[in-house]
Amino acid sequence: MSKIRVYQLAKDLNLTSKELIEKFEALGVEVHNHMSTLEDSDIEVLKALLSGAVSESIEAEEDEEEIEEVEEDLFEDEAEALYEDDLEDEIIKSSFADKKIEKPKKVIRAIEEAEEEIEQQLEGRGSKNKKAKKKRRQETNPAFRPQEFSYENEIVLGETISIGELAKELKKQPKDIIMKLMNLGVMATLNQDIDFETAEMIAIEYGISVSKKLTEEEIEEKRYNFEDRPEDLTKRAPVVTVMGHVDHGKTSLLDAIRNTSVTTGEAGGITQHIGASEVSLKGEKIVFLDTPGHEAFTTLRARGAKVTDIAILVVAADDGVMPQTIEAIDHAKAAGVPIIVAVNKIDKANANPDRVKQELADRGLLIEEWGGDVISVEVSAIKNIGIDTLLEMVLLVAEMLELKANPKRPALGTILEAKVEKGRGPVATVLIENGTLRVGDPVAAGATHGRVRAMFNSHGKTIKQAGPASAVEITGLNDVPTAGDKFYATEEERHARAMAEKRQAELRVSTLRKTPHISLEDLFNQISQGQIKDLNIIVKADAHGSVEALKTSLNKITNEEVRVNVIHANVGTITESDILLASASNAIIIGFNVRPSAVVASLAENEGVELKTYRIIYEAISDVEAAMKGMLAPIYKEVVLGTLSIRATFKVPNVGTIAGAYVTNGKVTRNSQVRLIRDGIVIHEGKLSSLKRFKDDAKEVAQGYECGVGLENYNDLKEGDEIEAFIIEEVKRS
Ligand SMILES: Nc1nc2c(ncn2[C@@H]2O[C@H](COP(=O)(O)OP(=O)(O)OP(=O)(O)O)[C@@H](O)[C@H]2O)c(=O)[nH]1
Repeated sequence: MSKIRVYQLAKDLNLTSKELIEKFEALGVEVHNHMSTLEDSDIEVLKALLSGAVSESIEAEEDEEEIEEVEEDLFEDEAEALYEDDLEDEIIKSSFADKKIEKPKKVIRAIEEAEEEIEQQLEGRGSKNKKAKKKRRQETNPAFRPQEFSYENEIVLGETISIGELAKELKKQPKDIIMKLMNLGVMATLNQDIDFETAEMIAIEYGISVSKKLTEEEIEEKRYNFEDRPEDLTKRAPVVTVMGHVDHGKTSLLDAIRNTSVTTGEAGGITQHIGASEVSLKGEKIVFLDTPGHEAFTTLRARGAKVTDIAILVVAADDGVMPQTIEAIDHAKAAGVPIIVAVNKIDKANANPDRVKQELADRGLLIEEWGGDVISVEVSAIKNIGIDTLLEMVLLVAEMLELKANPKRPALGTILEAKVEKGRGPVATVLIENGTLRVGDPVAAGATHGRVRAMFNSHGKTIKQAGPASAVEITGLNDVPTAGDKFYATEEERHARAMAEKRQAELRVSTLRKTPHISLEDLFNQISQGQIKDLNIIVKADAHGSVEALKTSLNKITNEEVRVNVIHANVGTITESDILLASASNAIIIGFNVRPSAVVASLAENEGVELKTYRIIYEAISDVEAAMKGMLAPIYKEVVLGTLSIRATFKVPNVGTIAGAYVTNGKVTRNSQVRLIRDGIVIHEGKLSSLKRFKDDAKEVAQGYECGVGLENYNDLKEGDEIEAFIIEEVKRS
């Protein structure tokens, strides 16, 4: 075997000896100095590296198809270690495979050493600490780049602070702060605690910005829930839901779509039900949520998860627009999700696609042929007609939506399904909406947490990583999360645990105190605080005429601050789907001559949805109008202001009887209402017509003073009578 020395090779490669030695060292090949001799195999490795083959193979590793299978029971660190094994294997394989040479001995030794080191760590015998481990992961996993959290302002104050401390923080004299507080109507001493909001007001008075100290959990959430920088964003696949009336072919269409993808050979294997499927058309991916129907879609939305980008509305060409077609349209519209119409069953003899289009137009869904912008495709799920065109249209709409995500951040998404499986523990389907999820990542899902032990794609294939817009099944959570729960991958396990614990605490509170949605009673409040600009209403009535009458009249109600939107109106009783839509869209439900079942009523209560039923259309409309003005039939209570005793009476021409009275307790005001009491019996109730002190009109006369009073339309006043003055006050509705 011919021997070549380091300096000779360096010259050939146009490198300095030092540079070459460094490169060999990086490969794990020991080279003492420029005179050292080199093995042929080492030289081959180096040449491969320099020609770019190795770095290419690192990228190839990113391709999930190329990654070898992982044992399911891998534990966190094992998974991590294995990940690295594969990386090294890949480097070696692709460097040598085509060249048909064996792995160089020294490289093998270096790998073995690395393996030993990892094993030692696993057994707890290694000396490497956690920091080293974290560093290693950061090097191998570019997704671990959570945003570093920092406060916006230099001065950070807690929930409460004493005046003395605040003075120190703001570098002001305590007495000045006490003065400023007095101006704000707050009397406080040096050691007294004030809340953050008050402290902030004082700081603002001095022109100083302060931040509120966040809890550790709040900081964690901020670190993982940050906005992406535009330059980090890349195109992502659309997520699609199929909706439509019962038996119009939603399930058949989903099956047809999945089969198309399999037969084109782009994906293989048996489709496993994980709650979502991924299909590809011309190399472009589309994610379909497996549970068809607008209820599933709105259930997720009611839990705060907006996962669908596009809705496919299936309408059977032999049946036309039906009640659930209308519901589906309204649910998609309420969510602001674009609709693509799939006119299905066109293979049927009695298919009438034109009628479908006409009926859709009548419902305000204008397809392109009708001058609108909604795409419609004629398909047959059974005969496999038009499926590719439908998918192309999905990609087209997706392109217009410019869907983007950042694959470099830690994954975040939504739980679509979750269950416990024997031998596997909690198994959850996650829709990764952003970022990249890897085996071994610590994760939080709602109130649960853990580490991704194993991950599968929708074809049931083991994968090690998944990017944005992927539906994957994972194991490794400590418990079963709920569909709709938010999902986060974190840098460290303690971050995930903190997030889950925060969610647990929130759940404990929310089971005690449900956060209600909008109600008529609370409407004016929310309008006044600028919290609401649209009042969403769902109308359900016994007859088509009533639906239309209510819808038209309600849609007309608008004032400067708020506009009424009837987001869904249909004939029939109030259903669970209506409650979910109301919950997801912060709407109230108005029922006319319909009553909800007990189940629906209790769902409404659980979801905090207001459900009002009427038997007179006018009442429904005037209630909404009144609520918007904050004048919803208020509850009043009487407040007694004071009592007067009549000492003398005078007859004044053209005015009537005037009494000279003495305020025995409390007071009387000009706008008081009065009750005339003689011998303990109320003989008259009415308003004051005049209240005077001497000759002058008085606004109010207090206890211990005399005054002249006249009663409106009442003259039977006698010496010794008592007058009770009161006002009617509105009781704040809870
Ligand atoms: N001729 C014909 N029949 C179809 C087509 N698509 C679906 N069907 C039939 O219509 C019926 C209902 O189809 P499904 O796919 O179950 O409809 P669905 O909307 O999922 O029904 P639900 O899940 O009950 O809401 C089945 O008998 C299908 O075989 C089609 O394109 N042509």
